[in-house]
Amino acid sequence: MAGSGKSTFMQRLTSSIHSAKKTPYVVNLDPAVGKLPFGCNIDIQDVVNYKQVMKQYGLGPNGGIITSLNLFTTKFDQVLDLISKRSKDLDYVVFDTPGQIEIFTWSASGQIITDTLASMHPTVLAYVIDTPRSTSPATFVSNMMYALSILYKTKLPMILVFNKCDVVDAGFAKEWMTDFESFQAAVREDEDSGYMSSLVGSMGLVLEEFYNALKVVSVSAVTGQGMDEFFVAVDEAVKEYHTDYRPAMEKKLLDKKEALKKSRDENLAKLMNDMAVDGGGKEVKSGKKADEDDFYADDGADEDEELNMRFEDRSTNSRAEDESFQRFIRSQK
Ligand SMILES: Nc1nc2c(ncn2[C@@H]2O[C@H](COP(=O)(O)OP(=O)(O)OP(=O)(O)O)[C@@H](O)[C@H]2O)c(=O)[nH]1
Repeated sequence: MAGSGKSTFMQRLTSSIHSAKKTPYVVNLDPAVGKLPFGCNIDIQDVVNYKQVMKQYGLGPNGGIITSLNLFTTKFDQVLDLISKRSKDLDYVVFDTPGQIEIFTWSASGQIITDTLASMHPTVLAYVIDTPRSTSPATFVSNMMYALSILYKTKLPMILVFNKCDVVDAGFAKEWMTDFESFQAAVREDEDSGYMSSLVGSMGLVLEEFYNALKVVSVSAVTGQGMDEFFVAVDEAVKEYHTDYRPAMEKKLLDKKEALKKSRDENLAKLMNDMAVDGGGKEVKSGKKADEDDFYADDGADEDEELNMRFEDRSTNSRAEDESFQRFIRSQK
């Protein structure tokens, strides 16, 4: 959500990593952020000029962000090279995404970036929530649905970061996520939900299973409260990446490879069948085996010697081609 404290959290995150005498590497992927409140190793703003992109392509703010991200993604292999080169000295690589998170999660470039990262390194998502602005059940459920859509899209381990807990403690949220009755009671009491209360209540029920897949921490990006808890959650999420995400991704790749091989074999078999490579004559469309004469000669043509010779030539050439093609197909099997 806008103003939930993402930039402040990034600032807190990098300073906490430094305080623990560890080394972060920070990448900013928000082309429209302007001046960053935290130190940054790679900044998309150094590569693409968001305002210029908007002007040049006649785009609005969101189109400008997508196009800037697309342009940056074409250089993303260089970012990965830099990270790989430094990986021995690094403990964490932290990416800040555009504030309009849907632009990132639902754009092709956002998916390329997350998929590529997740195929190379343990990758964990932190979803920052504005706790004081989520105390109404309807806003809370909307926020959870949003997080769910990101989880569904990326299928990566996710940590829900309830920020601003110096203002409002996130205890209520944790309770709603673990005790359905308490959430239902809050929905009944909430006047804002109005006629939507039964939908909000049902949503709470649907989301129960989703909550089990999440790690929840409450932090204050301003005071630093809860950051230790956050790093414990990151370690757990990294384990989850190795036990769940990685094997699932490898299985998916294997399945894809096998499906490709199966379809190639089927096509090859079909082709072999069509060509009747089992040693007999050629298969004609009607399904009956035929001599070459069936293809190249017809009753009337028998009388035309010249034409017959031409057909014979074609027939011999064609057989030689077929044999050579069959040899090629066998060598491919
Ligand atoms: N009290 C309190 N205020 C916070 C906390 N985190 C952020 N804020 C304040 O919330 C406001 C928004 O913080 P940002 O870090 O700019 O939020 P953002 O999500 O990056 O904002 P956008 O990029 O505009 O979407 C600022 O006034 C911050 O000082 C927190 O933990 N506690």
